[in-house]
Amino acid sequence: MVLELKKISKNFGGISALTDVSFTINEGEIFGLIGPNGAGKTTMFNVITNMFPLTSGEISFLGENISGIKPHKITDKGICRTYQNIRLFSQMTVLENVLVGGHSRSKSGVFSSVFRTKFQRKEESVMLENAKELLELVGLSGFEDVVAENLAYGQQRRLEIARALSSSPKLLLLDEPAAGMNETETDDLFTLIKKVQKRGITVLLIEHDMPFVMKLCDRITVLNFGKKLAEGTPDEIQNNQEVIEAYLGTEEDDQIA
Ligand SMILES: Nc1ncnc2c1ncn2[C@@H]1O[C@H](COP(=O)(O)OP(=O)(O)OP(=O)(O)O)[C@@H](O)[C@H]1O
Repeated sequence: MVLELKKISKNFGGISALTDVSFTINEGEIFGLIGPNGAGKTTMFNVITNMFPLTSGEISFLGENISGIKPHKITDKGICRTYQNIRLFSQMTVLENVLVGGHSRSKSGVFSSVFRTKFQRKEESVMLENAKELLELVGLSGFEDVVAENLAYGQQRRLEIARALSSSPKLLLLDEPAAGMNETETDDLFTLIKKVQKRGITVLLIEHDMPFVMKLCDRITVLNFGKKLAEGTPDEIQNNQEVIEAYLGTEEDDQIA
């Protein structure tokens, strides 16, 4: 088991964004978190990464209770995420964006940084190789020196994934990775996420594009008004009456069946 969420609740003042939500994610799964707008999906990402403290509950990652530990320590342990809105360093090059992500894994201390020891030079060259390999994985080889803001939208989204992967996560959280993508970009994203899974990285994603979610995910949890409504395989979810009802009357691209 990679991630275990036990009775997670999160209140914002009087608003219960999450109430007693429990689910587990197995190693190597692509796991979908879906639900109508305001259901609590992004809040779940924010509590997993401890950007917001839990109100109650417990989060275990690879058997260790990580509830309450600092966000950067959670990254060090192997959980990385992307955001609903693109958060790249828009003025930096593609390669620099990936290298910045990898630096959180750097072991060089102040001494070796100042004197550029052999160890640090070796570490830099490994990071450079790693960054280039990740750019190849996401289909951005040859774009290393392009300034990030000059990339097409779908490429920027894939660069974000490369950056998240640069700190070698065991669990990757993707917040609406297909948002705003055209059909070709969505197809490329599907292939990329499958490749990430093949590398042994577990994926938890929030997504509104239902055909995409149903094709991609091994299992899915549905949230509605901060509570877990259902959990199962894409087939089970698409045929669940409560889920169908929760989605009726939402935006067209959000329709489940
Ligand atoms: N920082 C915050 N302060 C106060 N309320 C918040 C905060 N973040 C989220 N909420 C509230 O928590 C509830 C769940 O929001 P959340 O963004 O997690 O939903 P979501 O499922 O990700 O929605 P969407 O699909 O629209 O992104 C909403 O009622 C929202 O207004």
